[in-house]
Amino acid sequence: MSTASTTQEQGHRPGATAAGYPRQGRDRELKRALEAHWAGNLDAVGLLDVVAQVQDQRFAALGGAGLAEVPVGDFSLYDHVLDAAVLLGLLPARATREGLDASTSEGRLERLFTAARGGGDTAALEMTKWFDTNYHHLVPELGPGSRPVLDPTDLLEQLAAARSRGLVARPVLVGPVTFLRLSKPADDAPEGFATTDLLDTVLPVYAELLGRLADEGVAWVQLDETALVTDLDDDLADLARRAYEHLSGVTSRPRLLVGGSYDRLGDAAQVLLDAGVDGLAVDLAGASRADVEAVAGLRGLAGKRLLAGVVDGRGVWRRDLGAALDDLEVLAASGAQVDVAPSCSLLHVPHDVERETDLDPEVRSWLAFADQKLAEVVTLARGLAEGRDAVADELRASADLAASRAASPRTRDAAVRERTDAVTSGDLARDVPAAERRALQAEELGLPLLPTTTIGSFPQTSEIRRARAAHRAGNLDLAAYEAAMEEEVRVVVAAQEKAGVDVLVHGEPERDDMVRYFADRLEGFVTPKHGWVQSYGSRCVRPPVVVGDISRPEPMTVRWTSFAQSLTSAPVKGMLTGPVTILAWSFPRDDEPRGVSAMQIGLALRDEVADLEAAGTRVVQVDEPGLRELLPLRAAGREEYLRWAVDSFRLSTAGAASTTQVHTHMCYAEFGAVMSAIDALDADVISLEAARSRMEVLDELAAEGYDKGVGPGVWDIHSPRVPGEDEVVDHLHEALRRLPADRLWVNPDCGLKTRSVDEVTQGLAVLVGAARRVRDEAPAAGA
Ligand SMILES: CN1c2c(nc(N)[nH]c2=O)NC[C@@H]1CNc1ccc(C(=O)N[C@@H](CCC(=O)N[C@@H](CCC(=O)N[C@@H](CCC(=O)O)C(=O)O)C(=O)O)C(=O)O)cc1
Ligand SMILES: N[C@@H](CCS)C(=O)O
Ligand SMILES: [Zn+2]
Repeated sequence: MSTASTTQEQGHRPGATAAGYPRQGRDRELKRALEAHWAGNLDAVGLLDVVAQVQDQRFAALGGAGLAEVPVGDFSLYDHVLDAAVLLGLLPARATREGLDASTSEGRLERLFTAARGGGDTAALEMTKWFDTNYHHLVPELGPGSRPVLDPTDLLEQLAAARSRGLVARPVLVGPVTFLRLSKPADDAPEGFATTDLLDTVLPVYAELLGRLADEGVAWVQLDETALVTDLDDDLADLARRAYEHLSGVTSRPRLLVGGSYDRLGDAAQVLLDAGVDGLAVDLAGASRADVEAVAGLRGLAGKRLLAGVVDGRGVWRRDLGAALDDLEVLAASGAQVDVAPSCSLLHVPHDVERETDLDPEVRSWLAFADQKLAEVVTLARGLAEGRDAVADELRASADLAASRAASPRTRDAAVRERTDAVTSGDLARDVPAAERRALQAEELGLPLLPTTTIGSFPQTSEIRRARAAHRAGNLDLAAYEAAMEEEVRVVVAAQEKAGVDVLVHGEPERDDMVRYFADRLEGFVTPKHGWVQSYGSRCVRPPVVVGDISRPEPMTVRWTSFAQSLTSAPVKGMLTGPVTILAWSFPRDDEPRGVSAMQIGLALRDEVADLEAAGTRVVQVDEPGLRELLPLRAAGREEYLRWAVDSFRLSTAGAASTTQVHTHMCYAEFGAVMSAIDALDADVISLEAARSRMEVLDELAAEGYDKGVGPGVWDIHSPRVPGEDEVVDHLHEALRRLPADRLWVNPDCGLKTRSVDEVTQGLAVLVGAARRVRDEAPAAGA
């Protein structure tokens, strides 16, 4: 039976849609407007004007691509989890100052941004990673007394905006289970309270929302339950069952499409179907035929809607459309009403690869950003609805591109392969164990007890950014640009010497981004010029793309570290970004496992470490803030991931002489799940974010038997507030209760690039002053 006749019999014509689209505007108009608004240079009316323009752009792209249904509710001024808290009336009370009028758009904006960013004495909501992506969401705070109240104002506005353009709109919202799972107990919540205790409290509000949307004539609503894309335990399955039995039972409602992204739904899919949902949205990016058949074989799928995410929504490679159609036909044969979509919101990819005119045309032809992905799902839906002949040209072009990429010499470098194949376990181990290295390094470096250092970056001032922009635009030649950066290094070194810091850094002024800087200097990467994606709020990054095998044509950092070292007799740390983080913050290739690229980067960094040593560097830091981020959502893939993550780090650092002190640094993470891997990295010193968690991370390290140097952050650099010396001394005392003095380092939580010069001057003085005070009392404290 042909696919076309199957679909006709069911009376369903496959269509294309998406769960979300980039939000910042093609030229980051929203980012600029938000930042102008926060700086007091654009009023609420001006901001909302830009918002309307960005909405226009988005609907033009979504509708113009030929989607049968466009998402609404995915667009956000700051973050979609925060928006869900607004929708449910669950913002913390502190976000609403006395007298604020939440019925006006000015009042709503002020409340939203207070929750997101804090202000005055009001603390912002915490921010954390959105699953295993490089997007960060805000964390709602809930307690047993939380009383949700529906506030659909923003959603209904988006719905009206889409409809006014003649588009069929499907609200895409965070589902109740995921919302509660991603929230945290408010500070005053009693011990034992779990946010999921509120399921029965929030479900009536979701039900009310469904009723409201039904009144508006909305046909379908999509609830995103990505929290279910983990190992499904009984509690989680029970939450999903209760939630969707309740919502399916609502009498007046649109039809319910429920799904999750970034991996397979697994057993949760059956739970949802059994609970009575009308459709499933499944992420099939990189799915095997067995994965596809597992979906097709779900009990009760026939007749239900199946949004098949067969185009990778967070990667940047063109899909092999023929192979995708094979999968779609298997799914359609199940009797499900199949529609086609990217596997997740397109929030994670840039807008349009056609703008990348600086990229080699061959490489560009292999890439697909948001707009190209929309075209792919539209083609696939047509192919499924009308048969392959209807899209024969597209299928042929897609097959040709896949073949050209597979055969391209760009993707494979025999010399690199030979080197990685020759790596032995000996290459992954330092010459002598950590305890012996400690003694050798103490002698080499002659540092005081409780040495002070920073994490690497110093303020990226507007002068630095302007100089770089001028250089890129061709208005400042390389020599003048480098001279300006050297001047900055002089200032940074002088500031550290004046403060009395023990291990200095050069400040990283020459780096636009700690990953992109390296990708720009490594073979095997391309760095799209317009490839911005949202990281959090208004902040964006331009992830590099791994195109082929990776190698280092020449030293990448040595000139800067050597220059800084030439200015001082104190040791200057060489600063490198580690292989896992370079990969975590890049778009990986899809024709090789990530571990292959990681080992290649490991070798490139190993050469860099050797060159730094040859130039006289005695301390090298290899940052790995991305280590936790790539940990697979499901336990099954974790062991293999941690093996290559640890091996690639060790490959980059283990060639260092025993006298060379290797540091690593991590932040943004709950370290618990990767503690044993952190130990296995075998770095001599690790600096970790800890200031806000009262040094608890040291307990986790101790539990792992960690016996190397540790610098728990004693200065929360995410806040403009510089801690007082007493506060830092308290942190150090707290640390010394868990760690002997000869293993404790004194440093901030992370780099100083987002802080002002004044804050850094003050902070360094505090850091050094506190370290000196505790040093004087150290024999007692360390005992
Ligand atoms: C630490 N994090 C990082 C992640 N991923 C990375 N690849 N890099 C990271 O550092 N993931 C996890 C976290 C996420 N956190 C952040 C924190 C802060 C930002 C941020 O501030 N981003 C900046 C852009 C930074 C940048 O690339 N700067 C460029 C300038 C680019 C630019 O905007 N140029 C202007 C012209 C310049 C001018 O006139 O001023 C232009 O093109 O229009 C540089 O320094 O050269 C942001 O503004 O959003 C991101 C993630
Ligand atoms: N060396 C980097 C690490 C950030 S995680 C910095 O200091 O900015
Ligand atoms: Zn950091």
